[in-house]
Amino acid sequence: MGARLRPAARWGAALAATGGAAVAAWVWVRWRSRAALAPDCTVAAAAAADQGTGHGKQILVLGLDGAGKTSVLHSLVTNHVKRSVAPTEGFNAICVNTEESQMEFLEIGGSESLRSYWKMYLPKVLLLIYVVDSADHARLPLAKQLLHQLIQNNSTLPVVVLANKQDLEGAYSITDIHDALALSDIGDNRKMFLIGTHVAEDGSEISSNMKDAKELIAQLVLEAQ
Ligand SMILES: Nc1nc2c(ncn2[C@@H]2O[C@H](COP(=O)(O)OP(=O)(O)OP(=O)(O)O)[C@@H](O)[C@H]2O)c(=O)[nH]1
Ligand SMILES: [Mg+2]
Repeated sequence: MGARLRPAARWGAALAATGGAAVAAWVWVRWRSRAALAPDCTVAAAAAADQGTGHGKQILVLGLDGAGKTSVLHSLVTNHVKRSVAPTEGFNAICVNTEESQMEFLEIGGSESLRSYWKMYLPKVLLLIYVVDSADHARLPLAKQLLHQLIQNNSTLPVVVLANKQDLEGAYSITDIHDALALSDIGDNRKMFLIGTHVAEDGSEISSNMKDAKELIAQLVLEAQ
């Protein structure tokens, strides 16, 4: 484990996992509180997903089935936690209007049959959000392998790893997730962040870590445009 790690709180503090200018460049930017779902954009993003023709502003949300992609995405967009009740059968496209821009989140389901589509969308996106289930110890090696394969030919794509389900008893700490995913090997030229998240059950406001993730994503998208 590199010396760059800070001690992580139980819920997982925001963690810059790579060194260099990329980390230093992270500036705090606040999303407009009225960031809202844009239904017409949802349709456009879904169509773009179908045709493989994004506007170049898409944020790809990937990770194994059950990691919590849909739940996290919904929470990021609405500012209220809500756990998903069904697996994503294909794509899940959501647009968010912020003060500075419109962002298109595109989740592709994580089941085995859908994973072959992941790499098709990678060249068109600004940012990859990779969600892992921090308590799914058995499948972390697979999550690592898929992440490394995905980005091996793209040395500059920014990556935000969300170590989700930090609420579960057996959840790995942020430090352990960093090691299990071998994030130190992902490349020095990219911006790479690891943040611990959880989606509560009760419909309450999102946690401070989720807010951090949201602001970071907005900033990375701005920088990438
Ligand atoms: N305890 C706990 N459960 C969560 C959390 N996030 C999601 N879940 C639950 O985990 C399960 C899977 O969540 P989803 O959001 O559907 O996962 P996904 O990654 O979108 O899965 P696919 O669409 O199948 O690829 C659901 O039962 C959620 O309620 C979390 O932070 N903590
Ligand atoms: Mg899903």
